[in-house]
Amino acid sequence: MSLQGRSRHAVSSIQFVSIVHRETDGSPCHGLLHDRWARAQCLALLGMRIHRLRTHIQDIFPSACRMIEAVCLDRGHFHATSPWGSAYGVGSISHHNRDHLPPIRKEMESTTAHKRSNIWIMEGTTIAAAVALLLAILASHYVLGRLRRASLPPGPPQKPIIGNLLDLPAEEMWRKVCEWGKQYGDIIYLRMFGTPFIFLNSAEAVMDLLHKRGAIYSDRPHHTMACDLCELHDLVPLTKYSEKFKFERRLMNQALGLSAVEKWQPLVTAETHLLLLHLLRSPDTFVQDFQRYAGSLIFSTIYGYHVEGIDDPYVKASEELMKISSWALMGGWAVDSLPWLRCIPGLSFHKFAAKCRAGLSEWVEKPHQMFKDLPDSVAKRLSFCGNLLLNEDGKVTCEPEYEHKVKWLAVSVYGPGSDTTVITLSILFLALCHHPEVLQKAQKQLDEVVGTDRLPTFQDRSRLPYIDCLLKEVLRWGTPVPLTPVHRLMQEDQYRGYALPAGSYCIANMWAILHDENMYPDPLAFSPERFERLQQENGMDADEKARLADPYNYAFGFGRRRCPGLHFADQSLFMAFASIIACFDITPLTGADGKPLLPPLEFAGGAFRHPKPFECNVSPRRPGVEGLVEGAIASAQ
Ligand code: HEM
Repeated sequence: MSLQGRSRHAVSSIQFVSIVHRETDGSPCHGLLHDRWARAQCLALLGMRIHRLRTHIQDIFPSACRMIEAVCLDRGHFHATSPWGSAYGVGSISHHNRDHLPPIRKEMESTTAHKRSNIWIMEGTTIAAAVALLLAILASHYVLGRLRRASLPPGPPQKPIIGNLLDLPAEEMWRKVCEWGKQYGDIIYLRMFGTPFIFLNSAEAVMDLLHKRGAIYSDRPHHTMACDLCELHDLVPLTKYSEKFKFERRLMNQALGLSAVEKWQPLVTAETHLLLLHLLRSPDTFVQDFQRYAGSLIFSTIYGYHVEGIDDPYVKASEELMKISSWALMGGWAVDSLPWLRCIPGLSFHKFAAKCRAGLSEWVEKPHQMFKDLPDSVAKRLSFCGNLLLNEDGKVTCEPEYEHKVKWLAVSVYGPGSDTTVITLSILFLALCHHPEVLQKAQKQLDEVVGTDRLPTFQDRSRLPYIDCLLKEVLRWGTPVPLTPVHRLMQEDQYRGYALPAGSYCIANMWAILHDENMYPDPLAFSPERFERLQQENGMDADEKARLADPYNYAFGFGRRRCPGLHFADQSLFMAFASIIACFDITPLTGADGKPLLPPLEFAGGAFRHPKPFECNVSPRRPGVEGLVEGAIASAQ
């Protein structure tokens, strides 16, 4: 028999004794009023102050207490265990000889009046004890919360409820995160409403977590707006880390891997020659020329479809899908934080989502159908979709489910692939305006290796190391993608003594890594020579140093979410850089005073870091350039 679970009256002095000594069927037993036992039971039932209870019992039943203790001890029924530590014990209760009951009852009856007068004292004590218990629970909650917070990584102070919501700027967020890095270290903890955010500012932390522990750091958050309402859940950057993701990643590696993209070199070369032609014809609108080039490059490699201009309906549709999907992702929709809002009709996001759903056939179905309708050709077969969908006869005969996946993979690469290309080329122009010595050095190497009567090819690459250094420096200094999209942590993790909560939104700050002065001395300076020096270094750890400092390790993201278009970007950017520099001088405009008007080194952006609009001169280096370009285009047709 145990007292646990009995009515709260069990602790008032009267019932305490009577209950203790009666079984539910009325048969007598005796409980132990041994002080240790009493303490333990009272604590269990009420959290009562033990010494006060004991005082009561002794006050009310002095003889009973003595007697019961004596009985117990005489009979040897008491034993103590210590589940709550050594101070307290739980007494066993055993049925006992009825003979012992009368004296107890007599004692009880003789003290009834006294007992009653003490009930209210005990009730008061009960309430006090309950309050004390509640306070103890709250205090322990608070202490545990503080302990938990103490083991979280450090970060800026949080406001109640919204956390750090107001601390993060919409523009150039990476700079703010770098500032925090100086104050708090390379792992920074923030909270936005209930969501924990972890920013990683060093290569070491990013490699240790996102790369080495990729199995738990590769998920993406669920966006109610983008995924459920706009029905964009099949876009690759939104896909949760799952079997579906792994399967799709294998397909992308197959169709965008090094051996696949090498086959596209003639296509990339042809598209680059068209870019040169457009730069010759419309040098003032070079950003638009880059946009046409990037769009056409993606379409010709993904579908085998050649784009004439930026007005192409498929390019326009893809641009619209890109715009709307980034809005759905970044729009800060309340429904993303409060998913139940979707059940309330008439809210403005429903209109946006309906527009998005209505556009899907235009943005996703039509390009796919266009691909299927294209006549059979080498370009079609070599394309991303051709690689994944066409059989030997050039027909699509796969399962509809598989075809659906490839259709969405194809539309998924347009956004990440085209914008990054446009931005990287714009950064090149901005940097060259400020560094004519870099342009001259690159042109000198190109002239020596390629000469002046032909255009660069992929076969020249191994003899153009300075172009590779320039490409690395543009990716480092310009950092086209300064922050990775969120890598959602799937389970709680421990790192450097910190507890990283499950569900944390982890974001790598590539801008911080690529401007880390330990790895890149004088990090704000634009200097391709830093990579030249690393290439030329000898010594034991020279290769390792060059490998660690290679911006390709960082600029394209990390772990299982690393950019699948890396090889494609590397190839197309190399060809564009080499061809443009071989053919053009890129210089600042000249002011009325004859001095150069250097474009400001200003960048903007949320997800991407793009130079603010600027002007510069893009002029052919020598008279024969136009003929060279036109000749190359004609010979490819
Ligand atoms: C300068 C060029 C490029 C840069 C700097 C770049 C950078 C990145 C970065 C940082 C990520 C996020 C990785 C992460 O979450 O850790 C990413 C994702 C992605 N990139 Fe690129 N990228 C470039 C070009 C391309 C190209 C040309 C393509 C396609 C042909 C492409 C397709 C993608 C796709 C589909 C994703 C989403 C991957 C996923 O969520 O699983 N990117 N890229």
